[in-house]
Amino acid sequence: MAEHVPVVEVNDVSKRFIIRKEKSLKERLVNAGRSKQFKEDFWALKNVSLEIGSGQTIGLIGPNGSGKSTLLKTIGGIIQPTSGTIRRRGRLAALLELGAGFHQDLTGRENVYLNASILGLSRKQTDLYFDDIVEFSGIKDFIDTQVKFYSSGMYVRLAFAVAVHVDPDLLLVDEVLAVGDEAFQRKCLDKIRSFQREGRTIVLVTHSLGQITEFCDRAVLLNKGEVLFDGVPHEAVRDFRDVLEERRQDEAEAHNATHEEQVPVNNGRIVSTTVHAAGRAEGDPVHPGDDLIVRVTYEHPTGLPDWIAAIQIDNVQGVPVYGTASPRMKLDLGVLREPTTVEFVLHDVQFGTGKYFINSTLMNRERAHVHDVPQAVSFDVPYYDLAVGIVHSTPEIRVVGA
Ligand SMILES: Nc1ncnc2c1ncn2[C@@H]1O[C@H](COP(=O)(O)OP(=O)(O)OP(=O)(O)O)[C@@H](O)[C@H]1O
Repeated sequence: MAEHVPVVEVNDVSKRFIIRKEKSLKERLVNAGRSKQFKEDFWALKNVSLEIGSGQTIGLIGPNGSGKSTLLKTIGGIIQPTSGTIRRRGRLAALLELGAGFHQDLTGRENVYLNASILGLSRKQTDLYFDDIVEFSGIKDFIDTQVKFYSSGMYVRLAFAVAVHVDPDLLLVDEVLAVGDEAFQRKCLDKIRSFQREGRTIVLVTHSLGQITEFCDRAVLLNKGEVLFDGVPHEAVRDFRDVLEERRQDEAEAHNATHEEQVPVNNGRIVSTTVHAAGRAEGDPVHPGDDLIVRVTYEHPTGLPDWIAAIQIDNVQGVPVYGTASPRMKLDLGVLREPTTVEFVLHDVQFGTGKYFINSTLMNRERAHVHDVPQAVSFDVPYYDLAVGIVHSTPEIRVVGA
């Protein structure tokens, strides 16, 4: 396999969109008679340069609106860059926007032929692949139905089936795969694996960081239209988490700024939440096997009887991975008045690589939330090679017979 023949060359590409915004009533009155809208330039890509070698699988990651789909579409030739150049070699198959490439009034069968011909296949070649395409899509019963009656999952099934059967050198896949059900997603990822073995080049946009570390041999992190990192996937994922964390802090600050005065003064509150591993400082990484100590301080101006202290740990995608509360540990906290600190000690924690957030909650005896601090504090579990997932365990492995 020739590793270093560039299949795609992106040279200093920038893309400007013109955004039209409705003017406020005041602006419309001041500029009476002129257009109701004003225009603003928006740079979705800024001076992006990339070279993608033959046989590589590249993941594009970044926050919402960072330019991933725009970059994929420029590589696919669907949109033209405002400046810079794109060079591409070989046959391209692209799964970009849902429905792109399909004609609503045509049936699935007609669309397969139309799509394949757009991708460069003759009718005879398509005849050869047709049964495999339908088989792969799993929507045989609907192949003679107009695609406007398809569900989004059916759409993607057929589109992906066509894309992978037209013998592409370069496959571009936007997040559309997420629309398919789990079984189909697995099938697509298996297909992507076999494409990798065949030395085809794949560019993938996904929000699944697991897919990035599992499938890609390189990842490009975009932020505000710029390449922030280009290299080893797990390092890109780590930097991406930092970007998300910065955003989260900015949003939390903005939220606090607008909501501060709305917190009822007569209520109890969570004064602070901290986290650290036993024997390590706050902010140090937490390793599998550590004891995790979460300390939360609460207070109530007038006295809250039989109160409940609760914490929940979420992963970076916001999925809860652990939660507990004082009654579970048979702790009767009495009346809350003076600042009181509760320590949750989670022994021998086994979290997988990544960032985790602790949500802190103060409840009354009826379990009504008195004060919630979402994402009060976070901790990081370092990268472990060849280990993915939320739970990190110290596994045993042995040969049980040859
Ligand atoms: N046709 C368009 N006209 C105007 N603005 C656009 C257009 N297409 C994209 N944008 C803007 O460009 C920016 C980048 O969009 P893009 O879809 O590439 O982001 P993304 O990283 O794929 O985001 P997401 O993770 O949400 O899918 C966004 O702010 C988007 O609003």
